[in-house]
Order: sequence, then C-alpha cells, then structure tokens
Amino acid sequence: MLGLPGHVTACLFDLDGVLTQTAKVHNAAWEETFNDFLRQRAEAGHEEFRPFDRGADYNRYVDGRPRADGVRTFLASRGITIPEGTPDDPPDADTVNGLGNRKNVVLLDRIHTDGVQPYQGSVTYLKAAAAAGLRRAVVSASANCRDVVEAAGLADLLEVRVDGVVARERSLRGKPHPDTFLAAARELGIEPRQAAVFEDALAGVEAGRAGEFGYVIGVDRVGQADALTEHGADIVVQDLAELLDGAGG
Ligand SMILES: O=P(O)(O)OC[C@H]1O[C@@H](O)[C@H](O)[C@@H](O)[C@@H]1O
Repeated sequence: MLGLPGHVTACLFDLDGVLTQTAKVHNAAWEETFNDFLRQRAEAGHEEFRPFDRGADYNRYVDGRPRADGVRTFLASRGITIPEGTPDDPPDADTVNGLGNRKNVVLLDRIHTDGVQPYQGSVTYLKAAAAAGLRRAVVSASANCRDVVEAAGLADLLEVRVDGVVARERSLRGKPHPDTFLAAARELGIEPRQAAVFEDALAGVEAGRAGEFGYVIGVDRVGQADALTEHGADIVVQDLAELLDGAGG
C-alpha cells in the first residue's frame, strides 16, 4: 500500500526537505553564518578562509542533526574548537550555542520573508496515508518544527510530533541516533518494524537503519541517491508522489 511493504502501519516523516521546502532555507542560513564566522577567523590570522560548501559540508555535517550538533560536527571537520557556551548565549557569542543562535536569527528572518512551502507530493501522500488508516508522525531535529508545520498547513495531517524542543525536554539524542524516531513510534503505540522512516538527510537514514525500522525511504532532493542508499535507505525516491504511482517501490 502506498509503495510500502505490507508490515508497515505507520509513517515517520522528517520535516525539512521531506514535507517542506525548508532544507534549502536552513542550508542558506548555515552558509551565511559559517562564512561570516570563518571570514572573521581568517582576518584574525587563524586558518585561511575556505567557504562552507552547501553540498558536501551541509549534507555530511549539518543536515538532519540538532542545531548545536551541526555546529560542532562542521567545525570539527575544519579542526576548529570553540567553547560550548549555553543555550541562551547571545547570537554574537563565538560559542557553539552562540553560532547556532546566530543561524536561527538568519533562518527565522528568511522564513518570515519568504514563507514556508510544503512539497505538493508530500501533501498528497500525507492525505492518502491518512485515508488509508496509516499512523503519521513528524520527527525533526528542528526546534522550529511546530511553527514550520503550522505555516505549511500540515498540522492536521500529523498525529505526533517529536522535534528539537521535545528532544531537549526528554534528553533524546539527535539523528544519526534513532532515539527521536523510537520515541515517535512509542507514542504511536507501534513497534519500529511496523514503521517506515522518510528521510532526506544522511544522518536521518542512518537513524532509520540504526533503529531497525521496517522500511527506510530516502528522499533525494539534491542528487545524493547513492549516498542515501549507502547510509541506510532501502529505496530512494525524488518525491513522495512516486510512491503513489507505484514507481518507487
Ligand atoms: O535550528 P533548528 O531549526 O532547530 O534546526 C536544526 C536542524 O534541523 C534539521 O531538520 C535541518 O536539516 C538542519 O539543517 C537544522 O540545522
């Protein structure tokens, strides 16, 4: 049914890049934030300026991970260590949390200016899943998940939300760990093998594999189909509408 194996009774959807066209907004906000930071370090005589790569750097080190993990993982790839700070650090603090907060200011500014668009294929898929009686959760690293889901008009189609805010409250490890997906499955009252995970991020499909979920669907919006398969996807589609056509499964 809907391109899913017979044992699947629930769908766990990532948000940014799967349901909504916001992965590229996050990516652009990270690029602006990291490049300002790297440029200042170059001017202060640290490393030479090497810009953030919206392909390799975003996909490997940032996409799908909680905000502070994205900062830490990317800076570690450049051999840069800065103090952790605390979550309420101001956006101009050169700490892990300060940089994350700086990126959030840029992100929210872009979202308020441009709005949030869902993927039409995902809206159609969500409606078909609801009509077929499949359970539905959104599982996102983003602390902005609730607002983005609402702005995209998807709130009524989703039964459970496990996001960056919930993860912090419950001390759940972020993707690539499976904890947030497992929490959503538990809330829906199903076993992991009964759930399909829909993910566009390498860290996300890894989490799907690590949690031994029933089916992991890689959603390739940026031409990384092979990497999604290597990191844990059972199949890869470019849009959820392909699953409705039967072409993806
Ligand atoms: O900064 P936020 O909104 O809490 O989002 C955390 C992460 O959420 C993920 O969904 C995005 O793929 C990442 O790019 C983002 O960094």
